[in-house]
Amino acid sequence: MCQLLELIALSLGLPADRFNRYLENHMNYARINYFPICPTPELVLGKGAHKDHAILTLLTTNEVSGLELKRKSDGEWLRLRPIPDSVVVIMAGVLQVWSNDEYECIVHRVVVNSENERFSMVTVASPSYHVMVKPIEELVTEENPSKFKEYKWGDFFMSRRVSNLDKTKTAIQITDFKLGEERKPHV
Ligand SMILES: O=C(O)CCC(=O)C(=O)O
Ligand SMILES: [Fe+2]
Repeated sequence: MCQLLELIALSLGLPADRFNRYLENHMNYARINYFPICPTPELVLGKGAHKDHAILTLLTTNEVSGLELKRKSDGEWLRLRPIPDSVVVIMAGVLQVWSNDEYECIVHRVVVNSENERFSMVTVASPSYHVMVKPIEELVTEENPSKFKEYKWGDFFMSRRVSNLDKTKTAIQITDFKLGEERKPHV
């Protein structure tokens, strides 16, 4: 996780350790999702459309497909083919804000199927609780002004914890901190 963050910092033209200051006593957590076999997969979703909100999500599965990514240009859902022994890396909301929209977190969902059960293990890196999340100063210029208001990660996290993912229309999301934009319904 730390090495990935170093590479991402370098890709933005920042020193490799630029994000370290936001990670003191920070929290990584893991979650295991179980998607049972479903006799009517066309009627249900394993996990509805959403964006991840922390820094990075690392995802491994039992190599049963199901993860779909929403292509921004036309809104089409694209199914990710599982690659054995690989890890899927999802850039999440905090990275979108830190990079001032250079990176964008992708809308994704999980579909189920009638043949195979599916497991996924998700490891999430979050900033330290007290961190105020805002675009990295070096990436903000007169030509590229800050696109987000700052927010405290801990408050954001707690607010999402108490909302149910199935009711994300009301849950807080990073676009709520986008400057010059009205609050839009989720995704
Ligand atoms: O199971 C998957 O492939 C993705 C799960 C997911 O998006 C999540 O837990 O946030
Ligand atoms: Fe996700």
